[in-house]
This record gives sequence, C-alpha cells and structure tokens, in this order.
Amino acid sequence: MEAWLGLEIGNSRLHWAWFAGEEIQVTWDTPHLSRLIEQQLAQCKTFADLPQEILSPDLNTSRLSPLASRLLPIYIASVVPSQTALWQAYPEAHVISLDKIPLSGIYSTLGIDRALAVLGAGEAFGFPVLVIDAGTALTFTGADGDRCLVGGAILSGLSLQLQSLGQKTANLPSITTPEILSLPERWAMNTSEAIQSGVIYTLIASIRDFVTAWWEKFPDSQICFKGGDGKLLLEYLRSLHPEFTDRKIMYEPNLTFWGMRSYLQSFQ
Ligand SMILES: Nc1ncnc2c1ncn2[C@@H]1O[C@H](COP(=O)(O)OP(=O)(O)O)[C@@H](O)[C@H]1O
Ligand SMILES: CC(C)(COP(=O)(O)O)[C@@H](O)C(=O)NCCC(=O)O
Ligand SMILES: [K+]
Repeated sequence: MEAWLGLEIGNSRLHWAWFAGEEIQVTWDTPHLSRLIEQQLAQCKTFADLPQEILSPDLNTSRLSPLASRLLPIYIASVVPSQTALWQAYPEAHVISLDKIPLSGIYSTLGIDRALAVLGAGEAFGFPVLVIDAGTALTFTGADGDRCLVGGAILSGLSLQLQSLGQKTANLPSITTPEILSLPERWAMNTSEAIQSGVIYTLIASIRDFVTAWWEKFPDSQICFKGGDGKLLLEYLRSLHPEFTDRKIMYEPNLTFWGMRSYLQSFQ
C-alpha cells in the first residue's frame, strides 16, 4: 500500500494523518508553520528532510522510518491561505479544491474542511448526515440522502468566544478551554464561572437547537462531532440532555481524513 500524508490546515493548528493506502496509521496535531520553513520544504527530497516541526513530539518516529528514504505525497485541505502558500514549494504537495468533491449543491466559498468532513461522514455512516465541527469556528454542515449539500451555519468556537470576551472587555479575564474541567454552575457566583456558564450553556443550547432541527428534517440521520472541542461539547450535550444518549450522535475526529480518502478513491 502506498503511503501518503493528509494535512488539514485549520485556523488554530495543523492536523496530520499518515495513511498506508486506505488505512490511517497515526494522527497528530502541530502548530502553524512559520514562513522560515518555506525554503526547507522546497529542498525536501525524502521524508527525512521534512522539518521536525511537522512531527509531533509524542509521535513514535521509528514507526515512520521505513518511509524515510522517499518523498511522501501530502494531500492538503486548507482554510488558511497563508499556510497553504508555504506548501507550494514542496514537490509532492496536492492541494484539494472544492470543484472535484463528489457532492452536489456546494457553494463556491464553502470551506474545504466542511466539504470533506461531511463527505467522509456520509461515506462511513450513510447520507443524510450532519457534521458539527467544534474547531476555531463551530460549524454545522449537512448533506441529504442524494449527497447534496443542505447547508449549515458558522459561529465562534468555544475558545474564540472565551478569548474575545477577555480581549474586548476591561474587567474580564481570558479563560482557556483547559480551565473548563467540568460543567460550570449555571447561576455562577464568580466572574470566571459566570463566563464559562454563559458561553457553555448558550453553546449547548444552540447545538441542541440545530440537532433537533436536523432530526426533524432527517429523523434517522447520523450526527457526527469533530474538532478540538467536539468531545467535550458532546459530553456536555449528553449530560444536559440524556434523551440524546440513545440517538445516532457520536464523536469522530478523523472525518476530514476519511473525506480525503473518499476524494482520492473517486479518481480511481
Ligand atoms: N493542544 C491544543 N491546541 C489548540 N487547541 C486545542 C488543543 N487542545 C484542545 N484544543 C481546543 O481545540 C480548539 C481548536 O480546534 P481545532 O479542531 O484544533 O481547530 P482548527 O481545526 O480550527 O485549527 C481550540 O478552540 C481549543 O479549545
Ligand atoms: C468556517 C471555517 C472558518 C472553519 O474553520 P476552522 O474553525 O475549522 O479553522 C472554514 O470552514 C472556512 O473558512 N469556511 C469558509 C466559509 C464557509 O464555509 O461558508
Ligand atoms: K475544521
């Protein structure tokens, strides 16, 4: 099986998957790359020449050593043009564009991450399907039983909501997501918890509203969460709304990579 790397470039960080053919071997995340790396990417002749920055510290690199003597193709789904540009110099970079995604009804400025995630989810669990991506932004993206985009919605993600409150007010601290270890008190008695309560309970209420509206349209449809805050938000949704526990709703971090795999298969 041929080896390749999937790279999803989000607004907070890079998400990587090493594929052996159709199987994901390992995934990891790294920070955005600096412009200084462009030169190094241009001169890559083998996997071993790739900058260390793209490998995670906890990635067992010995697993990758069989690949070290070759140059791996990297399939890129990016919503950050300045980060995409850095890869133009890499000889085996393939930027995935919206026009060849095997879904209908797509609008021209739809995020490629959203298109691939809904494609990956639909291929794995069947169409119709709804994807909730809790990344920098939080997005809802649905497709119907004919693999046609139904549409969706975009709002500020969990960290962005917390950060912007801290940045645009004099007295509010910027809370970070690792500080939210459990569901806050709804009726909070201190500033930090009041911020957490406001952001979390309204986010969960919005998600519940979209989920309910989706199931009114497509009652048996699978709903998939992904993204850095997806696991936490699904956990909170379930604990506040136990009636969702037995419904088809799950967390799956690799939807975009599954979408890349389907995209590549559509050319075979
Ligand atoms: N190590 C981490 N670095 C950055 N964000 C993280 C990390 N762990 C969890 N998160 C959460 O993930 C969110 C970003 O989600 P992610 O899916 O990585 O975003 P994007 O795909 O937009 O780059 C942040 O808002 C943050 O709350
Ligand atoms: C909505 C997004 C910013 C989400 O990006 P992310 O939070 O995953 O970094 C991205 O999908 C995007 O730039 N979309 C383009 C607009 C659209 O999808 O309609
Ligand atoms: K994303």
